[in-house]
Amino acid sequence: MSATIIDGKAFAATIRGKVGEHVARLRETHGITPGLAVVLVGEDPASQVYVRSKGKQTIEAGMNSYEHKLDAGTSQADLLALIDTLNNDAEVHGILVQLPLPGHIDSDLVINSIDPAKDVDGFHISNVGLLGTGQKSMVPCTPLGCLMMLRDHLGSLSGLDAVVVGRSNIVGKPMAQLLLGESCTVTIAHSRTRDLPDVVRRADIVVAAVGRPEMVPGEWIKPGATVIDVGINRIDAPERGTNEDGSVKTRLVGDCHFESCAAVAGAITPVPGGVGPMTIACLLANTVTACCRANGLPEPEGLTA
Ligand SMILES: Nc1nc(=O)c2c([nH]1)NC[C@@H]1CN(c3ccc(C(=O)N[C@@H](CCC(=O)O)C(=O)O)cc3)C=[N+]21
Ligand SMILES: [Mg+2]
Repeated sequence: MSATIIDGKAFAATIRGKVGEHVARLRETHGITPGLAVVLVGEDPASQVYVRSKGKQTIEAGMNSYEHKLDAGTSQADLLALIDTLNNDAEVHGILVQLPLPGHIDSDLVINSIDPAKDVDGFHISNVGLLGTGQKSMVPCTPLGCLMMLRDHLGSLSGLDAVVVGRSNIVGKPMAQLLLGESCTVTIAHSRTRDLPDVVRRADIVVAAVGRPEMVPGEWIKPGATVIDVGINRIDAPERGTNEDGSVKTRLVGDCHFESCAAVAGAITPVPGGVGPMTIACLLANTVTACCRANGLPEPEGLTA
């Protein structure tokens, strides 16, 4: 293995430290405490884990955390009513509606009902349009975290070839916009892309965000490239034995085959401990940013795109 391991877990702790300092200053000089509301519909166990760790880290940074857990059968009208209440609550500076939502709810409608100024996920059409035209916006947390790690590792990204594998609204598309903003030459590849290995092989920067375990092998990576692995896939790990209930143990893997990619890449993010922790740190950062903007205060330095 030759690649530098980009330690997202440590970097995220640094970001959270900066967030905590800003929060303390806001309280001392303005008597303001940023607040983040997280809305979870249904009982998906993985989502519950993420929501819990978001809430815990929000509190640790000195902010207010408001968790709204609604049962899986909650009507769309009731969810929209809650969002309306949060939009009008001056104590709430950020609103996150955990995705995916149950099938009977129109996710686009729900996301677009969030006040864009409080849309700390950056998924509202206004924020998507602002990002696409290079205007100030709320930037989606996962791509923002990826950008922070890339800048930290590479410095300037100007003129580099970047390939984003995956075209989702939550990662692939906003990631491509951010890389374009850094003056990369950007390609968005996806399931219909012809000669995907050759396309990836051109890249100085590879961002893998497809949600398919270990689909990018080391043979696709240009020697020395920087690899950002956004995938968080839980796969069976029979080699680890079984749980008390007899089910097979599992482990987390990314969208890249770590061992073979790390043998070729210049740098790579691990899974776990890479993009995931940065996503939550950027959620906290966006909440502070939203709070500053809402109060007409200067934005926190080093926490925005
Ligand atoms: N509106 C919305 N915004 C989101 O940002 C959002 C969402 N919905 N729905 C679910 C996904 C998933 N997500 C993760 C964040 C952190 C880790 C994370 O910290 N993962 C750890 C490992 C955690 C573990 O052990 O399971 C790591 O990669 O090291 C994972 C997943 C945010 N999401
Ligand atoms: Mg993610």
